[in-house]
Amino acid sequence: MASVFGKPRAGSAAHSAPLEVNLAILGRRGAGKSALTVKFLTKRFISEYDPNLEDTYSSEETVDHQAVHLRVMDTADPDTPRNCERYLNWAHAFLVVYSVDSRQSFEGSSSYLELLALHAKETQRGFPALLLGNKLDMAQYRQVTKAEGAALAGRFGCLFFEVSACLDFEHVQHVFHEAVREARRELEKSPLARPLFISEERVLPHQAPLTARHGLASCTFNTLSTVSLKEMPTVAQAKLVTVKSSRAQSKRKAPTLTLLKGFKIF
Ligand SMILES: Nc1nc2c(ncn2[C@@H]2O[C@H](COP(=O)(O)OP(=O)(O)OP(=O)(O)O)[C@@H](O)[C@H]2O)c(=O)[nH]1
Repeated sequence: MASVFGKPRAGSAAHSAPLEVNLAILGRRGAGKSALTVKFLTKRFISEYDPNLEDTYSSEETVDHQAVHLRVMDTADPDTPRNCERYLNWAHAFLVVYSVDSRQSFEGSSSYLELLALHAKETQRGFPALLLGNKLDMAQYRQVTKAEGAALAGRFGCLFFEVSACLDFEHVQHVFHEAVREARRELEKSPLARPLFISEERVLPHQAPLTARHGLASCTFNTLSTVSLKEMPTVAQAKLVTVKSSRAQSKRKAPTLTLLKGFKIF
């Protein structure tokens, strides 16, 4: 591993800038993108929230002894990939989520992997993606076998995990950290490869929408060299609100619980 991403030398870690990694969570509605994101950020399973919320959260992580400033975009495409360049041009790596109890969501994840493969081809860059079969706790209602998930991941050359947002935190954390490792490997290959900008949605006259060319419903696609760029908005770090659970309220010195805005406690 190159020194820039390797284990920090003694005494250097405290002063070196953290690695910046942007991670986008993609998938059909209801696959569990938000639940996984919130599990990772808060160690909690949250069952309800506004499905139209799309937010980017940031978290300071340590991965393989290296400080990482991780930004997680919990996307909210209505049904199919839409206005994709907001994440295609932003993320260093992608988590593509389906639910093991939904064949429809599995088919949706395939569309996202195709989209990423096309984007990689068009930009001639690698875009690490991890395929996640979520809701493993619902395995008795499986509509997608583990072998099918592994086969789809194999077809696109990505890592594959089955997880559950309501089971152990460590497994969910491991998956997010694997995504960081994949992004780091890609950044090592070409440190300047990822743009720091988000593009505005715009279909260029000389470039047909990706969807029109490849059958994806409504995702327009531009490469960095052709879009009008605007600086990436500051990542919202003030998404945390403090609430008190009934358990916390019942104890005299109970700690308050910090939850993400827009989410209700399970
Ligand atoms: N049993 C179980 N339910 C889950 C799990 N993950 C999410 N859910 C539930 O599945 C539903 C959808 O989860 P969300 O996290 O809202 O899914 P999403 O992909 O973010 O959906 P959109 O925001 O609509 O795109 C919610 O009712 C969650 O409580 C899981 O691992 N196990």
